Amino acid sequence: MSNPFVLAVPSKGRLQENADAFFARAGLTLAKPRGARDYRGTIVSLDNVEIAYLSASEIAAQLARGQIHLGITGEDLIRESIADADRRVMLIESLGFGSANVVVAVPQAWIDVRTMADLDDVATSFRVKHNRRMRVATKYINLTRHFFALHGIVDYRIVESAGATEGAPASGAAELIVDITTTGATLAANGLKVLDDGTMLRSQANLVASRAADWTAEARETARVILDHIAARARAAKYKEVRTRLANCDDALLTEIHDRFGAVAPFGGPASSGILTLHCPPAQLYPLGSLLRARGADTVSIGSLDYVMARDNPLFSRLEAFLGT
Ligand SMILES: Nc1ncnc2c1ncn2[C@@H]1O[C@H](COP(=O)(O)OP(=O)(O)OP(=O)(O)O)[C@@H](O)[C@H]1O
Ligand SMILES: O=P(O)(O)OC[C@H]1O[C@H](OP(=O)(O)OP(=O)(O)O)[C@H](O)[C@@H]1O
Ligand SMILES: [Mg+2]
Repeated sequence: MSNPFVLAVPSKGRLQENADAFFARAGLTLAKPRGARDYRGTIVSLDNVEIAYLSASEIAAQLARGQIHLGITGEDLIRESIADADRRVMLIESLGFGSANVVVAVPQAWIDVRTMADLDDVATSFRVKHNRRMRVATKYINLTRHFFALHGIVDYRIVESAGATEGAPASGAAELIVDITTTGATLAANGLKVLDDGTMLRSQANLVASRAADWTAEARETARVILDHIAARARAAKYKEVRTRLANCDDALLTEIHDRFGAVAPFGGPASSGILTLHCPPAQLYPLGSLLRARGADTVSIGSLDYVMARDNPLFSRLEAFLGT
């Protein structure tokens, strides 16, 4: 039998629960046949798929090496740990959870330092005054080098920090930090502030594909099926289903509905009964319903969609384009 298709899912930390829920919503049930402590799992109803439960940072590393086909991890870890990331992996889709920013933060006491340009001035005068370079504590070494270079800052030195980075300025281990933040509570508790133009990356959890993985025809087919589930769910989440009966509905009305509200008629114009089904973005439901009533509808019903399976699968198309043939 050929090697299994491997999909990696965060095993712990803040991405884990959301990742499990994400697959469940897509109709893919993850199972751990040998119990909760097992780090290998399966997808119920999909043969030859192995789920690898790994830490978010290990998922980024294994994607780079081609040890897994697909994985869920933070964009921050992809950008930090994979040189030439856009060539070696593809971010197929942002998943709407695990949002966090990688930021440059300095002590609040530095009241005159608000921007990266101010920081450049501080760096230069720090070196002159203390005869050593200003220290930046971080685990985002590559992102920091890139971002500081972009802002022309050269008078600094990175102090690698494995944890509790926000404590570095107070403890005297560094002058400032680069770290990830969501609510800002940890920064504030440590007397730090983010520079106005100091956000280097807006990260969130992504579904990521590895170019170096063993993409046999069978593996591609498995990816297609997985991405089909995800795309069907994603499309369903973008719309509500609107149903009504219209005596007079022509192409001009459907065009108007599309142009004004972004609503589509997935099954075409009304059936002979006059029943019309539309898919409409949630924010436009009320204006669409109002227009339909103005055009003669007595009743407009609106319901949620679980899955919408369309002929095209944009996620798989993107993957195919990335992998080539
Ligand atoms: N407030 C946040 N702080 C840190 N990471 C966050 C935050 N919000 C989202 N994330 C995302 O979660 C990823 C993993 O963070 P998390 O702390 O959950 O894992 P971890 O178990 O600490 O992983 P590791 O052991 O590899 O450090 C981050 O790289 C980032 O993409
Ligand atoms: O902006 P906030 O909402 O305060 O969140 C940011 C903090 O959360 C993370 O640490 P985590 O709790 O994951 O601990 P870790 O450093 O051990 O991973 C991160 O490293 C920050 O310290
Ligand atoms: Mg963490």
